[in-house]
Amino acid sequence: MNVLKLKAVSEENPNETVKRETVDLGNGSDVVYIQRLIPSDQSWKWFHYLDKHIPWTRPTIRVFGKSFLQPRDTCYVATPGLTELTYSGYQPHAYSWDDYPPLKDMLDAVHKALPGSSFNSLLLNRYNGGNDYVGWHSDDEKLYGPTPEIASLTFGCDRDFVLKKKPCKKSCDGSDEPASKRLKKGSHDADQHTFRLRHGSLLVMRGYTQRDWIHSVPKRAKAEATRINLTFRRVF
Ligand SMILES: O=C(O)CCC(=O)C(=O)O
Ligand SMILES: [Fe+2]
Repeated sequence: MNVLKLKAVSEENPNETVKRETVDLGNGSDVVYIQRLIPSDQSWKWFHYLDKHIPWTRPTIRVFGKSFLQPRDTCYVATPGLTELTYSGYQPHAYSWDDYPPLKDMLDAVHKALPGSSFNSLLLNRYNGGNDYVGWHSDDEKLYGPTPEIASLTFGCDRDFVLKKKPCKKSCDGSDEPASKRLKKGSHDADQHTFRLRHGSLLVMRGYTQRDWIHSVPKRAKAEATRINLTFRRVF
């Protein structure tokens, strides 16, 4: 697949770096957002490849003891021999990177943007319009360790990605004020952040983001087009 485009940009403008924003969420959690990591034409090529070739499924999952059809399509890819992933009572089949070679080019592009990273698993999600969504959750499964770096690459329709601070039993800021008292004061703006995830963008959650925050991609009546999202993770 064509990753030459990425190279060409940096060769033409060796001093030009891709713009990245870091949002410090406090207490050792932060998020990095790179709005234009993958050029648009390359992103569309990858979008169409993924849409057509990935063996998408829509599994039944269990949430709070009830069975639901997951409100989006999914697929899982992992290096052989890793601990298996289970979420919401569902254990996806782990496909191999070799089954879908362009995934390795996407992985390379993400590794290049995040020096020192080494992802070995990938969860893919496809949202077929604004009724598809992912509800509030954190990716805090044990197999990712206490401070996972999770890199989220988006193709297709723009959607909002919302991060919200978990209510904590004891104050998260170290004071002894109980959560119930603090919640009565209303939540602060700093407790919620929305990122408009664009075609070709990369969002990275780091540090204690999974321990202290939840995230979602809410339903959006106006989002009609398909969105494909890839979250790269390292299983320890
Ligand atoms: O689609 C997204 O942007 C997020 C997906 C997600 O949170 C997940 O797969 O755990
Ligand atoms: Fe997630």
